[in-house]
Amino acid sequence: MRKKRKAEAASPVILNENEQLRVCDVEKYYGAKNNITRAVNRVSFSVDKGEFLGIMGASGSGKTTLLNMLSTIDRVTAGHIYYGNTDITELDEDALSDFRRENLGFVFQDFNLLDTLTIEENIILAMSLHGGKKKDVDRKVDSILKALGIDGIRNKFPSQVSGGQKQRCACARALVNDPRLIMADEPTGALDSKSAQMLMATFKAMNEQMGATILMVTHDAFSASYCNRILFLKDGEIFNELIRGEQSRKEFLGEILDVLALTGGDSRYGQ
Ligand SMILES: Nc1ncnc2c1ncn2[C@@H]1O[C@H](COP(=O)(O)OP(=O)(O)OP(=O)(O)O)[C@@H](O)[C@H]1O
Repeated sequence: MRKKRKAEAASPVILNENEQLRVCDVEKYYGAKNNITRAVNRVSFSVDKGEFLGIMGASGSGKTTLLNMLSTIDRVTAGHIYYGNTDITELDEDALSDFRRENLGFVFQDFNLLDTLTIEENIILAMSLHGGKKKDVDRKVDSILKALGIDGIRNKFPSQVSGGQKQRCACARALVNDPRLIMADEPTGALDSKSAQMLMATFKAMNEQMGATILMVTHDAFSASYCNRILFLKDGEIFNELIRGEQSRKEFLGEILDVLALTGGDSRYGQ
């Protein structure tokens, strides 16, 4: 029995053509001996290329811990995370930071924009970290600003625009380097409902028209209803999965609210 386990562990994992990411039996424990918190407990799932996946769950269910491991910010206690044929749990710190820069884009609740730079400069900064000719950078930034509807505010500073516009700038910044995966952690958390709606329309366009694969952690049922699929975490484990399929967004929202009612998740914004 022990021999068989070893052989399984050693066999190379090859993702199928449509898979962007595979999470295998990932665990994260905090604390020691008598005081262990199992923040994430044997979680496995895949994300396909072009998917818009939501992760929901009550406070403390392990969403941020999971996202931090997927985004290479935190290490797993056990398990493996494959992007293509790269197992990121095996990379050292330098390789991890290269991987993060080359493959991932981030959108956080609090925008993370630099206040002393204009909207356009904030986006250019993210690109210049990767190098590239000025002409190509300008063309790319121009097309993304237009696609996300923030072309008209390109010369303003973050303090001069709304929260929703700031967040669309953060989306542009996440998109400019054509990441394999965009990770969003409560992207609508600081927005009013109208801005949240506009931001989710932006995510939808990024996903459907620009082909971005998106993984979004959210408390908010309304935001989650824009996803193709949702994983629900409870006590660090996946306890339910919803697939939107052919349902309308409103029908999907109804299903999400039903699951949240079972888990005690936050459905304040589920309008
Ligand atoms: N650094 C840490 N040290 C010890 N325990 C931690 C640490 N970070 C998180 N935890 C615990 O792990 C569990 C999962 O936390 P996590 O922040 O991932 O949940 P969450 O679903 O993102 O919650 P929220 O929605 O409130 O942000 C919780 O019980 C939390 O207290």
